[in-house]
Amino acid sequence: LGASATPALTLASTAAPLRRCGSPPCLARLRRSSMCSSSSSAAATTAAAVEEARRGRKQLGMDPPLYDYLLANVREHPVLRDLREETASMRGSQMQGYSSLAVALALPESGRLVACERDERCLEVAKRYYQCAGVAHKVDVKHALAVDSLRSLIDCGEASSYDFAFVDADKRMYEEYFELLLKLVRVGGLIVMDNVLWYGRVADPLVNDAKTISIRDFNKKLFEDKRVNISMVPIGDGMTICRKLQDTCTS
Ligand SMILES: C[S@@+](CC[C@H](N)C(=O)[O-])C[C@H]1O[C@@H](n2cnc3c(N)ncnc32)[C@H](O)[C@@H]1O
Repeated sequence: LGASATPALTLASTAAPLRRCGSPPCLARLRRSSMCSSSSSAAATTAAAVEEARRGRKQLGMDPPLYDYLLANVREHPVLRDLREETASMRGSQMQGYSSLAVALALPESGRLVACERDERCLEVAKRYYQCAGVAHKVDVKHALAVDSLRSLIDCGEASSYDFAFVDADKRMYEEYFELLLKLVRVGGLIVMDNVLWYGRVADPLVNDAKTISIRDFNKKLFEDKRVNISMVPIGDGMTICRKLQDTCTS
């Protein structure tokens, strides 16, 4: 949903266990008229652009009727909807988007989210929407290469202090992200890796570019990794959910 307008890698921690906020206070303030969209971008969100983005849903394995059904049957926060509609006309909007805002909205007030992104333009949009949704105080934005941000969190003594991580960044770095995240996430916490089926390329022996090989190798190693339980969600481009089973900092 939406464009790559929110960060690539998100790490969430909560003082209490992760739970859904009953009724975000911003809901009452928000109107359908899109307070967050700049006037020029609001104008750019034409029906044609939305239709274009809808056609892009095929990359997620969804034809337009199924995508419409999905939109009609999910409870989508109005700010998430605004973000999706604003970014529908942007380059890259066929990618599933807006993940860090969705996590920030789901966190309780005591929760904290670390959002890692290298692209300033994506961050500009993301930060505007964190503000609009009233969740900016929960989000610690790291504008850098994700691997450097993760290493610095470990160096700052934050090992085993996160409940959840979602990875949707450079595919060639998946193994490295995963090892760093295993240190940062507590035992019982979740690490979710996106795009693990890579549009089917992982299963095509004729495709051997660097990204495909990296994801293939990552999937193979994960299959044998006893430090986590794994479940593959084969929807769209595939997503693997890993639950950390043991402390990795001492082993
Ligand atoms: C597929 S998009 C992420 C979309 C995101 N999950 C969302 O919901 O909006 C990939 C993003 O990863 C960022 N990215 C790629 N490699 C990165 C890296 N090494 N460090 C930080 N960000 C990176 C890109 O700038 C891009 O915004």
